[in-house]
Amino acid sequence: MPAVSFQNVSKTYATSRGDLHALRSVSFDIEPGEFFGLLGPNGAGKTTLISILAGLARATEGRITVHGHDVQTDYQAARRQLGVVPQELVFDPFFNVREALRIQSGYFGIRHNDDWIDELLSGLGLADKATANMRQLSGGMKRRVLIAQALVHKPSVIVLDEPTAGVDVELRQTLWQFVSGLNKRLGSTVLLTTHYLEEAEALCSRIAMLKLGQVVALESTSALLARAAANVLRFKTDTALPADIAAQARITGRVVQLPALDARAVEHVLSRLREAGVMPEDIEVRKADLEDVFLDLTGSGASAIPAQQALKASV
Ligand SMILES: Nc1ncnc2c1ncn2[C@@H]1O[C@H](COP(=O)(O)OP(=O)(O)OP(=O)(O)O)[C@@H](O)[C@H]1O
Repeated sequence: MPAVSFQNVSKTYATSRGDLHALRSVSFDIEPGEFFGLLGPNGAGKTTLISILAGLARATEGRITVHGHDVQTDYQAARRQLGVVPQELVFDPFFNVREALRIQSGYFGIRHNDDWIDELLSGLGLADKATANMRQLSGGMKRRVLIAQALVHKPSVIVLDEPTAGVDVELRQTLWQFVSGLNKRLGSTVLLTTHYLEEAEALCSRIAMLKLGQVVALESTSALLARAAANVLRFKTDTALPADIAAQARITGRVVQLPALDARAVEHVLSRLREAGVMPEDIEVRKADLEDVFLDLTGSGASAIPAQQALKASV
């Protein structure tokens, strides 16, 4: 039985400008013990999908189950299996850290949870903050407490929605070490959404990519990476590119990036540039990464092309 099963999930918002289809028949399963990445550009529908999974919003159509429990009709059982780390900092200012975690355990009917609470506190770098009042904690420390709260009932499925957005490097490392440990040691299933594609590449064994509410890729991370051209040629220039080169390029300001299978492809591009009188600077060849695949599949790099350069390039 899958840990999480999304079955033809659609969500339509009625807006003043008509219906907005935030999710269109999204279907995929996450198997127990997987470290799964859900990626997509802004507005793709990731948060909507996770809100429905967590019981915070209702699907217009379709259903989601967690270890076989429907998140709508069997909410309590589904919720018991889920640990959802929210994006926003919401906390109760009246308690200290340990109290907050004990109260959260109580919500799930768990008593005598201090051994696990101690493990969470030390694993998340909060051991010396156990008696600190929530009000006194810095933003980064509050975020750690939120993560601990989400895990206090030892959920079998951990859901992390942009957990490292605006978070310092130290917390990112602590969080990944701890969550990877739970994934390996306890076999916890992890569903992660992130904008940091290098994190997804390093952590996730399988990835779904959403674009405008639809699944555009669902593959192992290694299969996704294999889709990319082996290498990327990167250089800077102020000169307009010939149209055939511009058509394949990802252009951000002065920086041009082009897929290049091998050394011959690199030579071909450089000779085309020479013929066209383009002077490339700071030339480098790097291995393609998940970001290249992501931009190819979601097309979210197109807006980065300055109008003037794109216009010149098409002449
Ligand atoms: N309550 C709402 N009412 C109307 N439209 C909404 C509502 N919530 C989300 N949307 C729209 O649904 C679409 C999907 O939004 P969602 O927040 O799920 O995307 P996302 O992939 O999480 O984006 P981001 O990476 O920016 O968080 C967007 O077009 C968004 O504007």
